[in-house]
Amino acid sequence: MQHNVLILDFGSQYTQLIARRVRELNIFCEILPYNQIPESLDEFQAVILSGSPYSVRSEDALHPDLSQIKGKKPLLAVCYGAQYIAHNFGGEVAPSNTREYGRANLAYIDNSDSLFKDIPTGSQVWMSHSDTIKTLPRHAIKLASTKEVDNAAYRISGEETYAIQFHPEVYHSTDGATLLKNFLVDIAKVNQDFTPNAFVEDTVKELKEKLQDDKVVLGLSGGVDSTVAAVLLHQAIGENLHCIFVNNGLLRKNEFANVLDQYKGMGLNVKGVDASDRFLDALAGVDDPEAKRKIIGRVFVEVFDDESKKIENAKWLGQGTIYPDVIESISVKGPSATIKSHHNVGGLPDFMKLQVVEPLRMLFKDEVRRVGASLGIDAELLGRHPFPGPGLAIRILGDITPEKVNILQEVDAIFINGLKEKGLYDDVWQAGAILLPVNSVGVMGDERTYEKVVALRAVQSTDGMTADWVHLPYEFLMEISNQIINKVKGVNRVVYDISSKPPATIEWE
Ligand SMILES: Nc1ncnc2c1ncn2[C@@H]1O[C@H](COP(=O)(O)OP(=O)(O)OP(=O)(O)O)[C@@H](O)[C@H]1O
Ligand SMILES: O=c1[nH]c(=O)c2[nH+]cn([C@@H]3O[C@H](COP(=O)(O)O)[C@@H](O)[C@H]3O)c2[nH]1
Ligand SMILES: NC(=O)CC[C@H](N)C(=O)O
Ligand SMILES: [Mg+2]
Repeated sequence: MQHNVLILDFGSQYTQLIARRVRELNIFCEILPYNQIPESLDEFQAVILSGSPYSVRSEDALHPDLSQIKGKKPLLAVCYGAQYIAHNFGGEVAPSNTREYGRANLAYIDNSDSLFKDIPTGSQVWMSHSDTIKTLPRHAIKLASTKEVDNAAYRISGEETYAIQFHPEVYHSTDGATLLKNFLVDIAKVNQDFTPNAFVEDTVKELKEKLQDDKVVLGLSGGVDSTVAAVLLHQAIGENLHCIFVNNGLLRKNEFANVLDQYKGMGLNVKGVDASDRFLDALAGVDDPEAKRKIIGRVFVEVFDDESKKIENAKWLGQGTIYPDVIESISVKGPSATIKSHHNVGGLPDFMKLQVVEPLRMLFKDEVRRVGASLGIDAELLGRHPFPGPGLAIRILGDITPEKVNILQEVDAIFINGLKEKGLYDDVWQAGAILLPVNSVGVMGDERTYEKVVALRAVQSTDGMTADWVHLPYEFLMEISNQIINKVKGVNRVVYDISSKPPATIEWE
């Protein structure tokens, strides 16, 4: 996988989308913060600069050092990137009269240039900027314009430096994927060889070299990511892989037993550890979402530490961390702010002697599923909805008690089983229930009740980075709501969450 594309992040909300579009071309890519350019760029065949909320004209503008890149590697600069090159190499960027946000059409295109091969005049593009490139930089050739934006695309003559004001990564840029392909395949000559099979082959080889005869302790959750990670590691090191499935007391109804059952016959060495009390004790009385997440992360680490000490010579801790976990948890100056600290990201404390191995750290969820399929993992397991490591703790708003966990387990089971029975489960990317810290008045059998409210959430997504709420049939919602209120003691009201991500997130905490 040496055919690699570097995406420099200036904090645009769309940076991950650029990575997705590149991966969809079967090309491997990595996102790095604009100020963490590696010393050697030998492994990178092309570079893409992302957009940014900053203005190149402002004092806090982000200044990447492009000396190793511009004129030396094929470069595609998007939005802020395009403005940055104009601003720094003899052009001029100024505030535009109107803030350009939304759809526009390329009224003029220089079709003689490879970047615009197979892109028709009039092609719709997505704009999102308030600065505009007034004057092109030195040696620039204009490649496209819209009605409002004269310099919508340019290149630098004699270099493979391309710049575009619009966002090819956004779905509304109709020919965006073609443009990225033109740049990466035709201009930068990157091979399209990043396929699930190639990933498995390369990763197993790398893991073998890295781990040799070492033992690995892997946190297995029953979820897609850790299962795929386990099977990959198992192929690489066989019996040296020790999987630990922790009951944190925050799993779904009967999940501890069901998951242990599900792994029978897969050839993996799996141990179930019931640490419910440890987690629930540590969480008692804590109601702040980030504090809850941090405690759960800490107790997970303590449990893994204890377990690893029981395995002679264990050197590594394996996790099923995937790319969105990493992106949402880490923040650098400017670029993508920390949204929530995923329990499994952020490194291990010093007292732990283990090193971390995360074979899926660079993959998006749908890519993990494809890799899982190519490893021959059961389709039902791969089709499981994601379930967060902190479990029901982040779906019980406020403090956590065993009673609240019980209530939510019952509600969740009714909802999820209902989706399965009605054949809706596979149409939904993720579903769950949230216990609200609110009591509401109801009437049951002529008596006043004053009980808890639960919210149901079902979303559609490809990778969890963005999501839409699912339009579940009213009939179905009605049945589920009846069942919940009739069967689960302590709940007298059910609501349905109709928020998208962004601006909401999938989980409530
Ligand atoms: N109950 C658990 N026991 C052991 N390890 C766990 C547990 N829950 C989570 N982990 C670890 O944390 C990682 C991240 O959890 P996450 O929920 O994101 O992934 P997953 O459970 O593997 O897959 P999915 O997203 O489909 O639920 C897991 O891959 C696993 O290594
Ligand atoms: O392993 C995990 N540890 C966490 O701390 C965590 N927080 C959110 N999630 C899952 O990530 C996806 C995106 O969730 P949000 O929109 O709530 O950020 C959804 O699939 C969430 O269920 C987590 N998974
Ligand atoms: N999307 C962007 O990269 C915007 C760049 C810059 N902040 C502008 O508003 O023009
Ligand atoms: Mg999970």
